[in-house]
Amino acid sequence: MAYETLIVEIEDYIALIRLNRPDALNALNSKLLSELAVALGEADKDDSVRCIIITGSEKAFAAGADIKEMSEKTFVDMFGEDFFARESDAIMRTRKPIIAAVSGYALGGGCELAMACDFIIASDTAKFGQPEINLGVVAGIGGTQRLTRFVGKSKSMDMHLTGRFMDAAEAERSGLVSRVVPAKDLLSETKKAAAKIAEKSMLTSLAVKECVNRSYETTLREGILFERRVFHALFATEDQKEGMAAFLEKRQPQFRDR
Ligand SMILES: CC(C)=CC(=O)SCCNC(=O)CCNC(=O)[C@H](O)C(C)(C)COP(=O)(O)OP(=O)(O)OC[C@H]1O[C@@H](n2cnc3c(N)ncnc32)[C@H](O)[C@@H]1OP(=O)(O)O
Repeated sequence: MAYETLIVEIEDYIALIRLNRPDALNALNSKLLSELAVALGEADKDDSVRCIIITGSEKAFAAGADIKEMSEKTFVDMFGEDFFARESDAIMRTRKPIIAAVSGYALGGGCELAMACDFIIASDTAKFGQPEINLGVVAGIGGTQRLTRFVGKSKSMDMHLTGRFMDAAEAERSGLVSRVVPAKDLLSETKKAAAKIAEKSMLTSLAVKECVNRSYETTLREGILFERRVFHALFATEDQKEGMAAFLEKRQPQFRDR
């Protein structure tokens, strides 16, 4: 499909989805978010894709939801359309691993989009924030919930109540991002991480995602039981036999997603 607000490239089993609204610092409007939902759905179905990267420009991953689009909306519009619900659910429905490669601003909906990915690799120029309070609203794509789980209540309250930005070093210290790399290396380092994931059994990658995500949804006891059952189930796969045989035979595994 041809997109107006995204550039999508598929190469070496990696789908690179670049947000592309340069005039508005990649502000997330309905068009971009619905195109992103379609692109993620396509990548999830495509057998030539084993990992997905979402990125923006050097200056902005995304500077938030599109304020121009939202400014005239009423409660009836927002509630009636269930604004952003379908689109943000599409990210959560994506089963393949998604990495957010963040350079520059990741604010409001931009920060929320990055947090909805499986992990974040940030450039040393990245700035994260939930400044919706300055606009008289709260985060609407999961920010109050996800940021709190990532960085804890105190820092999350600070970010949401003051609207201040967090730089890359603070984001890494706080557990919001998994690693920080120099801006010029952001894409190459993220592609290396994606290539590592692409080498693994897709079945096991999907299982890892389900297990880790379950830790957000349930009690520790239930989560551990869920993980154990998934662990047991993977012994029904050819990839478990191959992975363990390859280790014992001192060779690289050849996974077949079976
Ligand atoms: C998910 C929910 C429910 C809510 C949200 O996400 S609300 C939005 C939260 N984000 C923000 O409040 C950030 C808004 N943007 C800024 O504060 C600044 O743009 C900046 C600090 C990120 C960058 O400032 P800078 O001076 O470098 O650039 P600008 O001239 O301000 O921006 C360039 C260009 O982009 C347009 N822009 C930026 N952000 C948005 C946005 N969120 N929505 C719509 N448009 C945006 C900005 O208006 C300007 O365009 P014009 O030159 O046409 O005015």
